[in-house]
Amino acid sequence: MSPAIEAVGLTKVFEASGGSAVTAVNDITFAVPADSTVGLLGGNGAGKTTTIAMIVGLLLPSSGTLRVLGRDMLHERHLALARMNFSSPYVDLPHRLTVRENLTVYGHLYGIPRLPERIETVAEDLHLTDLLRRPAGKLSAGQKTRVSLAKALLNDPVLLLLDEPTASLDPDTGDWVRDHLSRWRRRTGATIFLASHNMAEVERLCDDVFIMKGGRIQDEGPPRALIDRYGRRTLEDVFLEIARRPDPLA
Ligand SMILES: Nc1ncnc2c1ncn2[C@@H]1O[C@H](COP(=O)(O)OP(=O)(O)OP(=O)(O)O)[C@@H](O)[C@H]1O
Repeated sequence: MSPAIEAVGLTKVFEASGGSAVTAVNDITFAVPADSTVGLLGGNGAGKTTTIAMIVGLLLPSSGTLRVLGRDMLHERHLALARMNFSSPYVDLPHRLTVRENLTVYGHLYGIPRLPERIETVAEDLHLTDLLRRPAGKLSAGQKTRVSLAKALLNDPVLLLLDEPTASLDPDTGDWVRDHLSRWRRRTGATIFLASHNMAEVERLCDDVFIMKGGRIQDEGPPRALIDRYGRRTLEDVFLEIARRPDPLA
């Protein structure tokens, strides 16, 4: 089975006015196997969101190649996009539309058959039925996160990208969402690629992690193997060691 995501030499440079430039992602090469959950860790500004934005086609790489679900993202992006989806607390849903209207708009974009029934099912799965008639702008941060997840699951994606999937959720709801995602992934055989600052979440959900710093991948491996290799107790300890040591790649 070919990997769900293959990046070779992937780089993103943001050019700023006045000639200065920020290299947000610096020549990274990685593969995310199909039918797995892989985590992207890194401190603020490490390049996680930029990496995900390139994978979902929101940003064009400055250089390097990117294949997603076997498709070259420069030339065949539309073929991959139909089979993937994305959830992020940083992308706001139209405020005045109700939750149902929002899901309907996105459902039409994906050409989902029998859309009203599909919306009911996804809303039930994510315990959102009571919120369907509410304007999206009037929801709490945690409720918006669950609606964004519902939007991301509408088309039953083969590849699901998540940026901070449980950032604004209370511990109980966060735990429930992690469980839901785990069960969904096992049932469908989909691939999840997620960026998170929640180390316990990553340890629990991910088969493999990439740790980024300064736009580069500093280390990678299954959480348990990383913890053992660094002689630490938790993934958080590993993360802190990498975050605080001088950057060997700089
Ligand atoms: N549109 C942009 N223009 C210029 N610089 C940008 C832009 N977007 C991101 N950057 C810069 O690129 C670098 C990586 O940012 P990115 O948002 O990918 O980091 P991140 O790992 O997701 O961080 P966080 O955990 O804080 O969300 C940062 O230095 C950021 O300031």
